[in-house]
Amino acid sequence: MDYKIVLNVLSFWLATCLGRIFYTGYKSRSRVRELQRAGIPMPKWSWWTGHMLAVKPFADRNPSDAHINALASEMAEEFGKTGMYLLDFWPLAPAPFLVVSDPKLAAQAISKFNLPRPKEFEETFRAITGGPNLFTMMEKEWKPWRTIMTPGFSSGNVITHVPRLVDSAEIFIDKIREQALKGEMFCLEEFTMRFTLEVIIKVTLGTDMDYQRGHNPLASALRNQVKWQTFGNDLNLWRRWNPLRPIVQWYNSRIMTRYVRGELQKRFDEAKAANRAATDAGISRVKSPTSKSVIALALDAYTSEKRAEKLWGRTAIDEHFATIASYQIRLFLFVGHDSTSSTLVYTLHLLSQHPAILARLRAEHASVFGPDPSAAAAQLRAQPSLLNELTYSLAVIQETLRLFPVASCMREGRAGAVLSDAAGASVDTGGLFVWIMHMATQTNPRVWPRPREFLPERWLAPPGDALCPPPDAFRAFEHGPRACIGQKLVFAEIRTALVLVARTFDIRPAYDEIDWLKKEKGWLGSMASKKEGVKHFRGERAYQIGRGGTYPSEGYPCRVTLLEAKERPEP
Ligand code: HEM
Repeated sequence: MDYKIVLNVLSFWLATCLGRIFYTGYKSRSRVRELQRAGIPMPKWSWWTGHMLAVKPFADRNPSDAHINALASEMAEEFGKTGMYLLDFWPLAPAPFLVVSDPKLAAQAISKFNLPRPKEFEETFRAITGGPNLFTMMEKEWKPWRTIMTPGFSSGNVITHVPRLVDSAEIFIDKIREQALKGEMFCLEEFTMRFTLEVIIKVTLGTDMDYQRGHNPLASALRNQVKWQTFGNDLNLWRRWNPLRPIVQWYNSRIMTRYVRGELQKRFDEAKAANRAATDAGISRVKSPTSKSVIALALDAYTSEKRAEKLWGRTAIDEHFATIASYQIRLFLFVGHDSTSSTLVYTLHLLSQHPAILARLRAEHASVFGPDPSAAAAQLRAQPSLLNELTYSLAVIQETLRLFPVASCMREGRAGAVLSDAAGASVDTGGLFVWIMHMATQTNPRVWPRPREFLPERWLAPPGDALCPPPDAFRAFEHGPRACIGQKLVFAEIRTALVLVARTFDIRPAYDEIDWLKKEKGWLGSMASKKEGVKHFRGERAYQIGRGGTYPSEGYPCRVTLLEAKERPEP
């Protein structure tokens, strides 16, 4: 009897689940059918497989490990002529994607309708951040936290960090010099990752963990966590549902929480001591003393909002603040290192491929810091605002981010939020994800002159000049209230690194060598030769890979030589 009841309950549960799956599938596919009938561009579509098979020809003629953004951008060239096209990957994705490659449509989604990020991001980011954070919070919860965190990333505060950035950049060039002296091929990405992670830990937590020179548990746990992460776009189902993931990620998360909470408590104690000293001296000062770390400034903002007297009476930091702040810090450590690392690698790569641009960049450095590159670090420490004089270097970084954007932007559509393209077609975004494809938008031939060329001078062209970037077309940091909070830091950090690196080394990619080695040695050889011919994306061997963020293929194998003094440009 009991057995029958259990069986009935189970059957009912199974039928309900299946019914739900079929219903959502039917709803999703009906919506695509409706849009197809309305003439919205899309690849060949089927009721049963959606667009899953339509991706295959693009996957076949591009590297198998190319980032999905690269494939979607290639498809945009063929299907997105009006600035948008549709992709349906149900059941791998819960709703169809409206892929956008036109700046005007992107501006409608972001600036006009301010569409929210998908709710699904909360789940995706939880293992890395621990809980709700600036990236995943919805408007009401997000606003006060963005206000609290903004001062730490302002231009004024970023410039105060420049001496610390120089310290880290000096270690970075020492590490590269060691490689240059060994004369061996090495992967640059490991070095840029360590550099940018050390920097973001300093800027966010106000502590130097010396990660470029040794092991650090917080940094290692974070990097391991990212390695194990699935970002919902894994076609490999074993990766997607790996049963070991929860255990590994739980362990890493514990380590990160312990470290971040410990640092938070230290900053609280410092601020409290400063407050006590100020009160004893009869000064009404509650702000933290000298530290300008993101978290110290956030504590300042929070305590002044919450009537500080109450908080300073406590021995431990306010639990609610500490919990959410630790999620925010973990987010900053994550998004603040790999994106900057990737951009630094691509900046150095593009310079290596364009000797005239490299020469002009070196000449700019020589004119601002004088002929001796080894003197630049001290000058920058003493006068951080010199960075602002490096306008050509900034243009080089912007142009790199145009060609190799590290992200794309996903938004949840809303009924009534209608995007209209230049050809007069309109799509109500309700029930769709709007996927603004940065690579496609930033190399859209209908918008950009000479779209695939590396031309930093376009960033110095005055309005009205044919080369001047069109409005809304550069979206590397996105626009609107949810735009990247860290962009000032990115520009300061990469310019600092360039000042120290560009006149010290010549860096050349070594993909030929690594491909040859793979072919010649071991079983990898047969795989490598099978893939021959699809090791380039848009003619580039250093194409972007990855599942969440974008990374240079193979970690960017390279060789570095030290520049002789006589080869350096005169100021
Ligand atoms: C080259 C480096 C970087 C690039 C290209 C980049 C790009 C972006 C983009 C495109 C977004 C918006 C995504 C969307 O709307 O869906 C974003 C958001 C964000 N970025 Fe960055 N980012 C970079 C570095 C950083 C750094 C160094 C930080 C510092 C911690 C940072 C923190 C954030 C945060 C917190 C958000 C969410 C903002 C909000 O919703 O309030 N990013 N970033």
